[in-house]
Amino acid sequence: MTSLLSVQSLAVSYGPIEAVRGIDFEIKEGEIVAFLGANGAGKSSTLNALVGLVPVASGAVYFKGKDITDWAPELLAPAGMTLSPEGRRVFGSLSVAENLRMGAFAITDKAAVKSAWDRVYDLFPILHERRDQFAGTLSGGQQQMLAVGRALMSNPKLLLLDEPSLGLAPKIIGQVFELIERLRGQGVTLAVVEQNVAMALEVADRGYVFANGQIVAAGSAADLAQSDTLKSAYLGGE
Ligand SMILES: Nc1ncnc2c1ncn2[C@@H]1O[C@H](COP(=O)(O)OP(=O)(O)OP(=O)(O)O)[C@@H](O)[C@H]1O
Repeated sequence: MTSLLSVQSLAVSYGPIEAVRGIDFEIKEGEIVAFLGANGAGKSSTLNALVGLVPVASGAVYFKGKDITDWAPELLAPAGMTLSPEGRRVFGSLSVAENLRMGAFAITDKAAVKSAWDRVYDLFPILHERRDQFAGTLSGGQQQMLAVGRALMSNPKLLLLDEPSLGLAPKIIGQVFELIERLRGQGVTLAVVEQNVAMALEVADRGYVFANGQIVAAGSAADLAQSDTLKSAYLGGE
């Protein structure tokens, strides 16, 4: 498998706070990769830096072999990488269809937008039913579907999901993980930040464990499930 994303010595800072301290990792085409670790370990900062939502302090990011360090989100989506951010962040006073349309902002061809809508509505029939409704009136689970659907509208090669199961009922969480597998079946490569470690490791091929802005363990999902480093990362021990 070839490397779709390659990250070298990535660092992210917020003023004096070093949120990510020089990490290296790669994501190969067709993989599902889990980013694990306690709150504040630097996982969201990493994803946000990859898509240009926070600045890269130092290091380099290569996507499909091209140096995309510091590219703006509006360039990265058409290039094939999108993020479904933590906390859903849908536009409550826009309709479901309008929210989705924003994810395809770079697509001007009407037929291409229509087929992107169709694909998302096929994955999430409830969004089709509610397409004219304000997004703010959707349930938490439906807003999560909408956030993922919006990220899919640009037809990404690499989809980054930040805590897709956060705040969802257990039954819905299972659907999120089924969706992740289904997307992989459609040729999407996925990186997933997840607090639900057991389920993340069930669906992922590999994982990286973050602690204090560094990657403290990496390996196959099966190996990480047995890892003491993973356990101590959640206890804040690393
Ligand atoms: N916008 C910001 N301004 C200042 N500090 C920030 C900001 N965002 C994150 N941080 C800090 O950077 C560090 C890493 O946070 P980050 O959100 O990347 O971790 P995380 O592993 O994704 O955790 P979480 O699951 O809580 O999002 C933390 O110390 C956090 O407080």
